Amino acid sequence: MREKIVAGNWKMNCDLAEMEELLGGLKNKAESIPSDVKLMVAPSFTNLYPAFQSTKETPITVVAQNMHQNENGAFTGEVSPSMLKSVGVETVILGHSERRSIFHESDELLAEKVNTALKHDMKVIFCFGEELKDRKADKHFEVVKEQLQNGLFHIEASAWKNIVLAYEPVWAIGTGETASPEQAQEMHAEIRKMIAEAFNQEIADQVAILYGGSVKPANAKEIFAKPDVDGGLIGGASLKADDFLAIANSY
Ligand SMILES: O=C(CO)COP(=O)(O)O
Repeated sequence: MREKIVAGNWKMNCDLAEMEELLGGLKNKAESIPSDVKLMVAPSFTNLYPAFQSTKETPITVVAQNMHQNENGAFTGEVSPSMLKSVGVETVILGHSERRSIFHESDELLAEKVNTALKHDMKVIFCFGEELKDRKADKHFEVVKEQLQNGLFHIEASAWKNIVLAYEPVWAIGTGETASPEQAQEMHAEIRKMIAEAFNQEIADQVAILYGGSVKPANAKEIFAKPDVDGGLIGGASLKADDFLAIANSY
């Protein structure tokens, strides 16, 4: 049985008070979520510690949106894996398309970040996905394969237990345009094939693959119903407790 995960990527939203309010709304009703669905939230760095403290007795897992590839040192403005772990954070999102495009994070850099996270025994939610021009040119499988091969497929087979994948087509992020459930299923099945070829079928069958890009209460059910979709990475709709819970309850 694969893990089912519904994760909220809060991006650069919510000051401390706003986050406490959002978390309050989630904590009140978190018990209503099916027990086999793991609920995760990714607040900003400044909110990680209060979020961790406030969710200790709840089923909510707090994860980071990014981290630096080095352990410590002269890297002004950056946050290391041990800093994350020291405030209770054991999972990190790496390779989000906004990190790739706005902050120029390359596959090579992401490969380093993945190594550092695994070395620290952290879980990684590894994001990737094609741009609209790639899909229009019918290159979406190729682009995704390259992102996976260059950023992730160098890991040891035994490290896959710490990996969750998040397929987020760039053209569907924050645009209101969702990949159809069929498009998500088609890509997720293809990703499993890529993993089976590069590693083995067992790993391919075990890894959770989340879909991200304009998931909302109105479309979550259809997307989550697809056999190779194991949950979602939710942006905008995770900023409202009721919407986020409705998505988590769509399983
Ligand atoms: O980027 C996303 C999650 O990481 C998706 O964002 P939206 O749900 O706002 O499209």
